[in-house]
Amino acid sequence: MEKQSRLLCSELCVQSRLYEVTLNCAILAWKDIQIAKKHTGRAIYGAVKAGSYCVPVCEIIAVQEKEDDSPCKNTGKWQKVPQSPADSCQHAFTVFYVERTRQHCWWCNNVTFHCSEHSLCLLWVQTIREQLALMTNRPKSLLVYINPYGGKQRGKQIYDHKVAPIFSRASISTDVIVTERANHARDHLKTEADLKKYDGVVCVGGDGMFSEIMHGLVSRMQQEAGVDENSIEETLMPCGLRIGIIPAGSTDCVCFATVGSNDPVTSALHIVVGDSQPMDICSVHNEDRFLRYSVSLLGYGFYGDVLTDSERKRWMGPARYDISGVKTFLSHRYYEGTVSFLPAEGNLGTPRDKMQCRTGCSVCRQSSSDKLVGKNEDSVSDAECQDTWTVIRGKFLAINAASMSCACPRSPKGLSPSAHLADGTTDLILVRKCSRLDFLRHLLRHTNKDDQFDHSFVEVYRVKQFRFTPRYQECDSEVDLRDSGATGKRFLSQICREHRACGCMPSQSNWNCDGEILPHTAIQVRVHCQLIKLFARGIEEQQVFEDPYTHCAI
Ligand SMILES: CCCCCCCCCCCCC/C=C/[C@@H](O)[C@H](COP(=O)(O)O)NC(=O)CCCCCCCCCCCCCCC
Ligand SMILES: Nc1ncnc2c1ncn2[C@@H]1O[C@H](COP(=O)(O)OP(=O)(O)O)[C@@H](O)[C@H]1O
Ligand SMILES: [Ca+2]
Repeated sequence: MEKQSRLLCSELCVQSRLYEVTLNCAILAWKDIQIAKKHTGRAIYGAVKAGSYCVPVCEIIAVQEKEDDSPCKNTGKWQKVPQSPADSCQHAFTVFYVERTRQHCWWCNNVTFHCSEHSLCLLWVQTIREQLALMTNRPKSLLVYINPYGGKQRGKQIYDHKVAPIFSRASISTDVIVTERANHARDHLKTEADLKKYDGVVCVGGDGMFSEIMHGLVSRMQQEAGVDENSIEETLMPCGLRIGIIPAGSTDCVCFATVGSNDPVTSALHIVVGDSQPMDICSVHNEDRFLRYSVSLLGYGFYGDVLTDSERKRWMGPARYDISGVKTFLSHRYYEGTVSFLPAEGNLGTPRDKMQCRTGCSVCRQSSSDKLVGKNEDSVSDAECQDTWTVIRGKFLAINAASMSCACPRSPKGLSPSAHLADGTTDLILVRKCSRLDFLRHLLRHTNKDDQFDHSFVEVYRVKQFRFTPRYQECDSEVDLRDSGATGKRFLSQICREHRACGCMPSQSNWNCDGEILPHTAIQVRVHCQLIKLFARGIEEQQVFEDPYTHCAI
């Protein structure tokens, strides 16, 4: 702290005690003068900073002059001859700042400093505001979309009571749209919204709502840049506007995996301080048709069936996933097909390396610099990399691609605990046909510390692209390849249909794409490195030791 030059240093009162308050461009600190004097020359192990507090300037939310409610004035003490320094402090200002609580949650704390001179009070307010104004990464104007029907249908309430007061405290202006139908936000962003007016877009809802916002922004960006989304070979244009997520949904996995909690106040504070977390996006195609983008889970088999069943139970709220989960588990269906993938190369780690993606992740940083020099652009044509594709055929209970950990309250470490938010890869998890008991063991490991990949029937690969073809589609394409004519094709398709009808062969599942059901089962997927940015910083490492007095890591 000594290295930073001081901007201000004054003796001010906090709750009738005198503090030495200092401000430099990085830190606001206040030290109880009496305690400091008492401890001079004595080394008190573990409490060297007793009575000292500090807040990084980048975590100050706002500063406000406080008028006419000084404790001295309220008690009438101002009429007497001042007995202590505190008695003469009639002017005050309040600093609102981020304080960390448990489990990566933040809340907005405040401290009020009293001064004897109004001019001194103004000087402090003005200087702190000048420092805040230097933080150009902070948003000033936001476009907010609220899904009133997400999760427990509390989106509007959460926004009005917990988030709007924080934005207004931080002088952020907002335009708020409460959606009236599914895809309202997506369509508005894609075609109508005047995006130049805003520094970011905020979505209040669950993963489905986030997906709408992301689709609206990404598609708008491609339209404006003349990029054809239907071509899987195209390099997509990254989005400039950051997205903030206020969790008010059923799974809230994107929020949980990028912030570390599903607490609306924490998310609002990450938006206010202007955090930025780049994130990968998968494009999903069927032949030459663009279907959707995915940021978290693309799941066929188990998670596809859970979602399909749960859509009929939307009225149950978040519990629908548990009910459908048990039902799907008991039905124990497996699906046949072929998965082909292009493995990730370079220093991108492996899904089992226990190198979890955390704030400032070195793997993601490396991918970012590789992206800048065009090193990880994998727009390789099929012909060029034909022999590097790995092909796996089999019977699967689940095929999951996790582009991020997919940590959520149901599974705090997620589907792939070591997946990275912004490394340009997705972790492809193949769960082959196994007994119910083994599958249950595998599922249970998502909720405890055991390794869910440590089973003979589970394989996991870090990939940049993959394809899936279900068995029945293979029948059709084999016929095409053999060019056996329309009669042969009809004959084989009929066999497939008949087998499906008599139940002797399992039918097809659906793809769960971030909580939406895809209309096709044969898909091609490609990861696009760091295509969007969120108002988040990834999950912070837990502080090893937090000073109980300053609440700063020492
Ligand atoms: C035995 C306990 C097993 C617990 C296994 C939990 C694994 C959970 C991994 C969740 C990954 C979530 C990835 C994110 C998906 C979301 O995009 C997406 C949409 O979210 P939104 O509604 O907020 O818009 N959400 C989902 O697709 C929901 C997936 C939730 C799956 C829950 C599965 C519960 C399984 C329970 C099995 C119980 C077996 C018990 C046998 C006696
Ligand atoms: N006003 C609305 N009416 C109905 N559906 C909506 C509305 N706004 C958004 N949606 C849709 O609701 C779905 C679920 O939203 P989400 O916020 O993700 O909640 P949940 O996590 O409970 O699924 C999304 O697919 C979204 O497109
Ligand atoms: Ca990734």
